[in-house]
Amino acid sequence: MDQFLWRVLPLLTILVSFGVFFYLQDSYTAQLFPLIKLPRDKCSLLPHRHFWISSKRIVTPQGIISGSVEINDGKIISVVEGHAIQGKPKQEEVIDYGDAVIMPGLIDVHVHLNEPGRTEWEGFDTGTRAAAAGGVTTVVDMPLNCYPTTVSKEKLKLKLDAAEDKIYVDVGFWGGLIPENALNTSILDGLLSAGVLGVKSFMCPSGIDDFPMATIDHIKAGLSVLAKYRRPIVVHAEIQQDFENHLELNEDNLDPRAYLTYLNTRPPSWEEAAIKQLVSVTKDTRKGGPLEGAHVHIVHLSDSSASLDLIKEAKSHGDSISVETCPHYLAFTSEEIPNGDTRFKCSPPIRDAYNKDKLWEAVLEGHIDLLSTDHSPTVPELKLMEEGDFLKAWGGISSLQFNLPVTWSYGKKYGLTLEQLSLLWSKKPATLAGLESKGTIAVGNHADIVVWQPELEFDLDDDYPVFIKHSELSAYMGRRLSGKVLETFVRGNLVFKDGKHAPAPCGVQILAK
Ligand SMILES: NC(=O)NC(NC(N)=O)C(=O)[O-]
Ligand SMILES: [Zn+2]
Ligand SMILES: [Zn+2]
Repeated sequence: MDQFLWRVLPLLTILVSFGVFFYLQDSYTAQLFPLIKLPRDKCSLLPHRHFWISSKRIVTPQGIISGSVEINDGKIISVVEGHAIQGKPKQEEVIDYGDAVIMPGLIDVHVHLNEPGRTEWEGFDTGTRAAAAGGVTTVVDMPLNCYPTTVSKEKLKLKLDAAEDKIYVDVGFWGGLIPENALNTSILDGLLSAGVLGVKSFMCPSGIDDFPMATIDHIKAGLSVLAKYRRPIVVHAEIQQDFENHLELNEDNLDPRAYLTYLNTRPPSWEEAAIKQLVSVTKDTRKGGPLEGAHVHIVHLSDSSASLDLIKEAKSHGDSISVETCPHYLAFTSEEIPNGDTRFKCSPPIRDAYNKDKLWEAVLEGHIDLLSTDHSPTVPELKLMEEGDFLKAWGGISSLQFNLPVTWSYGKKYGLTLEQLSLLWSKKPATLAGLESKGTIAVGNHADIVVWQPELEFDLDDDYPVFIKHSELSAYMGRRLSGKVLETFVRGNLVFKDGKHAPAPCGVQILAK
């Protein structure tokens, strides 16, 4: 008997200490999140479903107010100006943010999450954590550079399966319009019926083998299907032109480490040529036209001259057309991109300072409808950071987490206001993607909210928590920015606070009906 006891005693000790450990753990987490045992409450860093947030600066469609927003079960149920708070909250149910800004969460309609197939470039987990940390409450995923690309309902299903239980913010999906499905309406119909929010096309090579470029005839064919669904096509508008017109061959522009060499390979005339073709079909989207109900959205406009003029003219005739640009075209200029720094390579390319000033003018005057990141990361090996070869490196900029501070830091010098910021990053993107319950702080809408401090400056250095996959590839690293995201709510769940995410990923997949 004695011998038996000596044998089981160590085992018993181990079992008991495990028990004590888990008991302590549980009571510790229970203190932080009293309701953590219910799965729903792992979604939020806050224990309440019904609560109030107040601040001196709440950005609403009616202007900036000092007051409070009441949130219940994921929705905004009242917005009240002044000190009085509707209802009878307990003290701990009211969060007073002082003069930090309460704004609608950002909606980023141009994000390459690359899963399945190229998760090592970026994936649902890392990408949506970065979004949450940046105050982005909804992203719309691009149909490439994942593998396979999202070009049929079967391939969309693979996407949805891959995203399951991994997303920290809400995610919608663009399908891909490629020659194969443009010419086979039933594939396109299947993809749209399965819930993509619209489709995306490239008018030049995309760099991805299973995402071939589309001609204007493919796009036209796609538009007649899209008109039925009243969903948009979003287009990478560049058409390859004859080089000889643009390249003056001399030693300077042949150096592949010089940014100018790359810039010269993709002149504004590429954008202009594509947009010229697009506006020749958007005239049919006017009221009463054969394509009424369809909409053309031009992604990541870089050329603020002739290309923009074409879009403005089409709009003035009532064409259903819109355009976005990205923070990197508004923050950087070709003159300042260092030799060999391929973090700045993207297409269309970042152009000169004059072009940037004109882009800002168009943004502030409302000719550019909205902003998006075009977050398109890859692995460091393909960015060829050591060789610094701009011609061979992967084109795409990683910056999803920094949309808000970057737009604000560079925009305030041009007079950008908080209301404009929220139109460009929330209201207009929601309209494009057909997200009716998102994009503004208004009664009945989803409580998708970012709380941030525009005046707070920070250094984007190695100490700063960055959640995009290969943070060293972000062109913004090393900069000092203004506008720190403090907290992010997705449908009333506090998904990010002080560098920490909610315990569980509770974003939902958004499918069009
Ligand atoms: N295959 C890509 O992700 N391309 C992207 N690349 C950029 N913008 O450089 C894009 O959106 O065109
Ligand atoms: Zn593109
Ligand atoms: Zn893109």
